[in-house]
Amino acid sequence: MTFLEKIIDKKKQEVAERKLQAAGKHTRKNPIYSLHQNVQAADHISIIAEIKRASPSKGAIQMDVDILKQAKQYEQSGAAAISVLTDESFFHGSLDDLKAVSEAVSVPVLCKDFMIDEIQIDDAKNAGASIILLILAALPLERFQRLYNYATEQGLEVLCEVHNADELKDALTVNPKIIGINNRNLKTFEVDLQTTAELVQQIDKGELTIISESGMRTKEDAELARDAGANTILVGETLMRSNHVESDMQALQVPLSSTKGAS
Ligand SMILES: O=P(O)(O)OC[C@@H](O)[C@@H](O)c1c[nH]c2ccccc12
Repeated sequence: MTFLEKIIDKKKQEVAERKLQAAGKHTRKNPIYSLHQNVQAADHISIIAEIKRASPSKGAIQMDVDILKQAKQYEQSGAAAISVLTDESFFHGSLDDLKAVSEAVSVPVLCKDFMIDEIQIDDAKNAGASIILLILAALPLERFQRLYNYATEQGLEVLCEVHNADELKDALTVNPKIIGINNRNLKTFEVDLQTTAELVQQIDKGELTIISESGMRTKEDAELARDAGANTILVGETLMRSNHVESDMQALQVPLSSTKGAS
């Protein structure tokens, strides 16, 4: 069994248990913000900065992080959105984390979880998310399309995450505004930054938000993503381990025109 299969098995159990409880109360306090608009307005690579205490591939990253302090630093350093891992069993996150972060910042928050059912989308929205993640590797096509439409009808943006050409083809069936190319294979955890370059070629970019996800460490990595055709990067571990979030984020926000220094 791959890790992804293990995670999805567990998620199915969690969702079944969740469905025995009452629907969530509408306690959301913050408005919905648009990542897509932030990305389109920027003249540099946009960053989705992630709150991630731990992961199955890396183990503990920063278990005792002050998430509000971290989120505010991300916002002050120009994050186009903040991603919050909400999976408890494998990533030590929670919807309470997402709610706390959403109420503390004025940028869109991405609910980073393994979504398989509408009830998770309701809960994410209720907790303050502006964006949800749908992972093509984790969903049959028809379910992906249904969840995409459901989330969009709720006014949320959807990050459609792909890792290979077949998943990309499936993602494009919904005409998504936001595509994430995960450089990490969720079945083997191998990271290859070239994944972005290989897949971007197959997208008619237009006004899309194209995110290169995972394994971003340096300015050179951000430049590689930009030169491949991405306009956004999603960065977790590097920022969680950083002692100077602000300068690290500044370095990663490379100008979008590859003719550096021009104009
Ligand atoms: O910590 P990194 O290598 O910067 O990666 C961040 C992000 O891309 C990664 O957390 C991620 C991408 N897609 C996911 C799906 C589920 C859980 C986690 C992820």
